[in-house]
Amino acid sequence: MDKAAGMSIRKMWNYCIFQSSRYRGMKYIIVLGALSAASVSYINSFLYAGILDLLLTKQYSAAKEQILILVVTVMLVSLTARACELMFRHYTEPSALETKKKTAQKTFLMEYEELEKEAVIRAFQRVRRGINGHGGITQQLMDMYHFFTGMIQAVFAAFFLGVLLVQSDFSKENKLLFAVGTAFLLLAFAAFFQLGNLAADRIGKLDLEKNRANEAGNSEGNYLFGVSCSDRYIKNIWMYSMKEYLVGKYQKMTARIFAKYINAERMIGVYNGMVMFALEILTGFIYVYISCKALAGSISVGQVVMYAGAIVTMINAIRNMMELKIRINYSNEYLKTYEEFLTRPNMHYDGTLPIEKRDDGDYELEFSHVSFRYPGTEKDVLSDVSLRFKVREKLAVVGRNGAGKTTLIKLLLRLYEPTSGTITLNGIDIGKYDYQEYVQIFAAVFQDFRIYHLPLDENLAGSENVDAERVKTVLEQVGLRERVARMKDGAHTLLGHDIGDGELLSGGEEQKLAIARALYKDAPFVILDEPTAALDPIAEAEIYENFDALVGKKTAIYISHRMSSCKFCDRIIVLDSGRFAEAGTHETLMRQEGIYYALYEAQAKHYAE
Ligand SMILES: Nc1ncnc2c1ncn2[C@@H]1O[C@H](COP(=O)(O)OP(=O)(O)OP(=O)(O)O)[C@@H](O)[C@H]1O
Repeated sequence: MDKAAGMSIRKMWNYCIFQSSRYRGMKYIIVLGALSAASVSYINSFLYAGILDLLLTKQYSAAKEQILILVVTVMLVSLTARACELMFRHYTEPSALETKKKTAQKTFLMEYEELEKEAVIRAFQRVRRGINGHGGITQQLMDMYHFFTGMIQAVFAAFFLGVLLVQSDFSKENKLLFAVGTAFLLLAFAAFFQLGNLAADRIGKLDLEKNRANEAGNSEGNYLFGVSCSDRYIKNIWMYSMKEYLVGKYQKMTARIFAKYINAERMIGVYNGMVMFALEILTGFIYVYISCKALAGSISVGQVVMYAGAIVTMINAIRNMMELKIRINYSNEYLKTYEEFLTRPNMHYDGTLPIEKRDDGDYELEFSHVSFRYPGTEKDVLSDVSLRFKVREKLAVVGRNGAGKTTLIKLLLRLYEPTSGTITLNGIDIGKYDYQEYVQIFAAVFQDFRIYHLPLDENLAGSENVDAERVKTVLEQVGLRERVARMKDGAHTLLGHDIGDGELLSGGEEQKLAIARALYKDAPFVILDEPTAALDPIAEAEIYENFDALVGKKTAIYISHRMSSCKFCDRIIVLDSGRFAEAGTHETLMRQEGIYYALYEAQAKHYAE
């Protein structure tokens, strides 16, 4: 086997076998299973040869004994092989689950900015494909198991052929002939392995090319397929008659990939054919060699049968190993990404300080000369922003699209680090706090909030431990109590269709639920980024009217394009192209007739008209 294949197998071993400490004993199962599976046919050939020789020399009672030994040995070894394979198969499923679990856990440890990068999104897709694709981890592990068996079978075959070569009981006349024949056989073996190596190398490279082409196609293909089959897109596709467009795109993509793919496949076929042809020639030569040895009386009839059996086993083992090696290399391409993914840096700016627990919610946050630009971009999204969040204040942040409002929140929640300047909590840089503790003081309703297709109450609690009373209170506060009471399992009703026949909520109901989730958390800071965009005017008015009651004594940061809804806030700040432009109450800002005034008037005039 070439070096690359050896590496691949070793990596596969590392990725899959030793992932879970609970399964460390599995390596002994693999070795025992592979040894017994590989040896069974040789044991059969070996003992059968002896029996044949005994029968030919009419030693019937010895032959009977040998037959008994053959039956018992083959049965025991076969049973061992089967038991080991079953035990290994039993292990593959938990190993696949372990891989998924580690991948999911890793995403929780990485920096948020990493998760938004195209390269990471791509890596994540490849990891998912590696875990699920090509028969999944389960099949990949079985391939590896059978590859080990093949390797041991090949080693046994080499041993048998070695014995065949050194068995010599020749007369003087044919000694030279057999010496030449043996040398030729050894040369033929060396040439075959050279050719096999070369072909395996080429096939490996072609396979890689094929995988890359496949991968690019898979990303596009999966996306187009996902869009075409998703209930979230189908309305738009029908409405804008996009069926032909999407199918056409899919066809073009498959034609492009297929052209690359088929070329590589053709060449792989040529190399495989060459190796198989060489193998057939070599096999034929070994048969001739065995026959000559038999004719020269150097080996018995039984041994002819034994060697012939060994050759058949060897040919099958080599064929299987070649096929498995190609499949393993294919899987490894993805598993390599999995390893790279797991070794990606974790959040590097996590501090260790605990957050002081305060019943009075007296936490003070301050931005001092904060500037920020997204990684890999040229322009600051926030420039020199200084801002203090006063305790229990209701603060509105307004500004045009792209002004940097959401980015401000992302920095506050430590999803990104400021490029310059500092953000402090009670005078200490927020980066110094333990992240898990830090996020406990915030409850946020994001602009792109997500409701999980899980039970409603667990959506609110973020856990299976639900406080039923608190669920009731927050549902009442956001006006969802009656709607939930009508659901078949009340607050514990499953939502959505992704994992079962759950209840479907309207966009506005989902948004109310997202607000309820923030209230359930009962954190000292509430952040609401466009929290009422999907609500009907009455529901929206109710939320605003109850805002004080909803938010209570908490500090609230509120982002909205509905200018009238900012009126109830204690202070409004205006961001303009990432800069802190204006600050004040609704009345003072209106008097200034600046950006806020312009935004407000632009919206209000349609109502006035
Ligand atoms: N992950 C990102 N990478 C690069 N640029 C980004 C990223 N996220 C946002 N931006 C850019 O940063 C700018 C500010 O975006 P942000 O979402 O903070 O604006 P916003 O004021 O909340 O806008 P809107 O009112 O439309 O929600 C935009 O120009 C946006 O394109």
